[in-house]
Amino acid sequence: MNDIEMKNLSVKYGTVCALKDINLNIGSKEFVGITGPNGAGKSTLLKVLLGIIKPTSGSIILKDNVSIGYVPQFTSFDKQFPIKVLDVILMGNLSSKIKLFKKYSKKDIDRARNIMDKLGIKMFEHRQIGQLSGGQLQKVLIGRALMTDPEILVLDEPTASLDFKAKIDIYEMLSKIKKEKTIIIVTHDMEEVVSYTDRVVYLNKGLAKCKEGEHDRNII
Ligand SMILES: Nc1ncnc2c1ncn2[C@@H]1O[C@H](COP(=O)(O)OP(=O)(O)OP(=O)(O)O)[C@@H](O)[C@H]1O
Repeated sequence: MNDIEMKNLSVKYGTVCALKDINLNIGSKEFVGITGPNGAGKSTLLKVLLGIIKPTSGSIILKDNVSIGYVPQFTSFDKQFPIKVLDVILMGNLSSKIKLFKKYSKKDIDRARNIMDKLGIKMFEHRQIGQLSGGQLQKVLIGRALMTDPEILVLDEPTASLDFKAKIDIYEMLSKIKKEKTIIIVTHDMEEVVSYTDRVVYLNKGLAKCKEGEHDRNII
């Protein structure tokens, strides 16, 4: 079975039809880019995937026992928060029953270090996140999402506001991760998404209405 199967999936916010009749299957270890203009429904699609909102109609089925790691936009992360890189990565381990003042286990710390090593950010282990560049912080957030070893990695515009070199660095990193995981990336980087992913899903907007009297509709 595919990792994700969406069938005739629609989402409405009141009278706004954000997604209409989306049919999309994503296979295991596929690297899929989701792109489209502002307001096309990309964030809505991510929210459905993450289980934050339910489809108004249609269905989304995830393969049994697959888990999803989510990487938010680094620009939405408070860089002034006084926390070190290693601690941010450890925070991704939701399976740990963290009690107040309880230390992380050696196993967790080893795993975090191993991830940092793989992502090329081990040298920043003790650095405060406020002292990282945007690209470095993005890698830390990817590391945090990998802590639970999810089958699927979902990234929301991971390269927004990064320069060309940092952007390519992230795509090269994702190409390596793709050997082990399914990756879904929402992005406006048309050129890179075509070069690096297996498939690009283009969400369009405003071509028709869900129903007479309603607003936008997306095509895929
Ligand atoms: N909570 C909400 N209530 C009402 N309408 C919403 C809500 N969230 C999103 N929308 C509308 O749904 C449509 C799709 O929005 P969405 O944020 O999914 O698009 P997007 O492709 O992610 O846009 P962007 O590229 O600007 O982030 C838009 O018309 C938006 O105004």
